[in-house]
Amino acid sequence: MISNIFYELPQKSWWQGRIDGEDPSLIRMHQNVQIIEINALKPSPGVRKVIFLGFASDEGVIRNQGRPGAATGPYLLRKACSNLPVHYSDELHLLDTGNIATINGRLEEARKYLSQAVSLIIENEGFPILLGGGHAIAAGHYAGLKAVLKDKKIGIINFDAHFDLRKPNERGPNSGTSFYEIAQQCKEAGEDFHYLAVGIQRSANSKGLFEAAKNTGSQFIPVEKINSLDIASVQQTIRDFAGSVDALYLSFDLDVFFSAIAPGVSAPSATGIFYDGNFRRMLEACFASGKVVSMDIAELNPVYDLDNRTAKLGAQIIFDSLLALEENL
Ligand SMILES: N=CN[C@@H](CCC(=O)O)C(=O)O
Ligand SMILES: [Mn+2]
Ligand SMILES: [Mn+2]
Repeated sequence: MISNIFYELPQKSWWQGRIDGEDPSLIRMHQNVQIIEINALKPSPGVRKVIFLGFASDEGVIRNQGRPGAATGPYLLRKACSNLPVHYSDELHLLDTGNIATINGRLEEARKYLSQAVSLIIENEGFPILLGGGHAIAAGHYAGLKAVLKDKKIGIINFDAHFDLRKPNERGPNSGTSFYEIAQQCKEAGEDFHYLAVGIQRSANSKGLFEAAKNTGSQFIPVEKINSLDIASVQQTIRDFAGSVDALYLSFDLDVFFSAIAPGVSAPSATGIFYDGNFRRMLEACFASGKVVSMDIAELNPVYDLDNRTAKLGAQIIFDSLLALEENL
């Protein structure tokens, strides 16, 4: 049961947009998303429930010396999704279960409730789409998956300019520590750490972080490889990684994209990947495995966004993921 100051009930007002009619051929996502309190979730045989949950927090970004603003990301992502036309079939049911927020900088507690909420979604056979919020979301997200999928090998594919393999410091965990924390938990449990970072930039990670990647057995695909003509080998790396695990958790840090198309992030990059055919091929390679169990969109910072283009990019990832999910059900 999640009922405390960290939990914000979902609001119909978060899902508003253009109305062309009520006919199924005319509807948009805001007409199709059901609002439900997280504790009221139940399994519903015969349908695939896709469940939105926000993480309204930029505390990890602040602790990581980043620019504040990501706490309002979940609201802007919903707004950007609202007008998307419904192309998925009625086999997919979309539900919004509200937000977990950090209150007075209490990130550790917020992440604990986030992981409980993710566990509830998985126990009720839902597919979580978490809406960030800073990338501290990932450690909470993973903990919630692991609590339910105990014996499964969970692989993480993180689309990110950064490794996020920093050690927590005296201020605790932050937006750059999630995957280090997960690696440590795997080590303590005597399990392998399955982590593939996609879109890594040499200019955005210190030598020490490349060392941390090596020491934790992480794999990575550099940005140059994705922007080259060799996307087939990138797809193969993703397929091989997916083949080595039982379940996949996809994390999309929007700073993986070139800042001209994604200005609204906590740490923008001078270079990066594009939302082009190569990105779609990577997405397809993930979903074609049939193993994707969960995803999140992280690091949207609406304060720095222009024309909501970064929020719309996040919404586009959700749109394409829903179609890919349905194709591979
Ligand atoms: N979420 C991660 N953020 C990056 C920030 C890098 C920067 O501020 O330049 C990191 O920790 O590496
Ligand atoms: Mn990043
Ligand atoms: Mn990140």
